[in-house]
Amino acid sequence: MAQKVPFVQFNNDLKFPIFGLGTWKSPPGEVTQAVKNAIDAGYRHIDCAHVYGNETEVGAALKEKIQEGVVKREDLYITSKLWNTFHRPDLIEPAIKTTLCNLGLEYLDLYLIHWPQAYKEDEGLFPEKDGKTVYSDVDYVDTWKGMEKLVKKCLTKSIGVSNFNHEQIDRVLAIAEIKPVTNQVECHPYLNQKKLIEYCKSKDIVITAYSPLGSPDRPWAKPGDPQLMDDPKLKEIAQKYGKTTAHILLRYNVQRGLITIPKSVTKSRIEQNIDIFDFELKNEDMECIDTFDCNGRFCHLNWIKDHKYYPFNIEY
Ligand SMILES: NC(=O)C1=CN([C@@H]2O[C@H](COP(=O)(O)OP(=O)(O)OC[C@H]3O[C@@H](n4cnc5c(N)ncnc54)[C@H](OP(=O)(O)O)[C@@H]3O)[C@@H](O)[C@H]2O)C=CC1
Ligand SMILES: CC(=O)C(C)=O
Repeated sequence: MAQKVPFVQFNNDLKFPIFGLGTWKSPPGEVTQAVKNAIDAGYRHIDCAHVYGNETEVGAALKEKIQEGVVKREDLYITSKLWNTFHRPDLIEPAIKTTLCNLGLEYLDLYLIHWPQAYKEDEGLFPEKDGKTVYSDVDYVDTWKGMEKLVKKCLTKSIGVSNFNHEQIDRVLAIAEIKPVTNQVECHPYLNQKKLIEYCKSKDIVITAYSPLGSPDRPWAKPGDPQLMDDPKLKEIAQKYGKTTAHILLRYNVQRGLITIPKSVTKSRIEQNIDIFDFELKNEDMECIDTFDCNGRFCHLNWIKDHKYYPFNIEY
């Protein structure tokens, strides 16, 4: 049976499902079926990005489910993200139009600046020289002004940021006519983002938690790296509740009021992951999980840490 997912309210009064499906690394040949399975299971929020290289295949699933009458467009909440090579103001509208065309949609529900740091334009998605990413010095504050135009043109309902630290959000807020509704960042027990969450809450910005299961399939994972889902302390808590470790990880984020977007292309896991709205973690267990924080960032992109806008060189 399809699960019902609660909504959060954004600072622009629009509502958004607190739970969605991630699509990074979902192979184009598998993502259409994954999104269809997700919609059948009750997912209405799909997290996409141009750089994931699979928006056309995600769009095929949306089209099919709308045509079948399973959902209407207005029941779906689709996020995409502006990639780092398109930060220059004249490239922003063409970028969202490419994404809309790939997804087969007339508007997005949410469009995010994917990262604060820009890369050199016009040389592919990952411009490189001598094995090193080539940067652009476009300031994300100028990019934000371009994002606001997309709302005015009804190309997206809401706009937000991703991977921004609190100083970068402050700079955006200082010039914003339209405030970011969310900051999408990595968040799970090893990196619980307590300070960034408090800061964003004080500005009425909701956190979206990515890699909530520890992103075991990230391309730069090495043998011997910590595996969040294998943590014995989390396994023990899961056993106590008669749930899986994935359930505990996802419930932990949702219970903190964070929008949470696990990725899976496996039908049984897609169904399992959304099944977290019929139990609550006790306060003592939430507090115990809080203590697992160890600044354990899986998606660090530390090979670009010399970029002037690399976000993770300060505490939060
Ligand atoms: N804004 C940004 O910069 C970023 C955004 N994101 C977004 O967040 C989403 C989620 O993060 P992601 O890094 O993909 O990683 P997740 O933490 O969601 O982990 C995904 C992995 O966990 C596996 N998995 C899923 N469910 C279960 C389960 N119940 N039991 C065991 N294994 C499971 C998946 O396998 P399988 O698919 O084989 O089932 C996959 O290998 C991304 O897909 C993307 O949409 C992520 C990183 C950065
Ligand atoms: C997964 C993702 O969104 C990255 C690495 O930018």
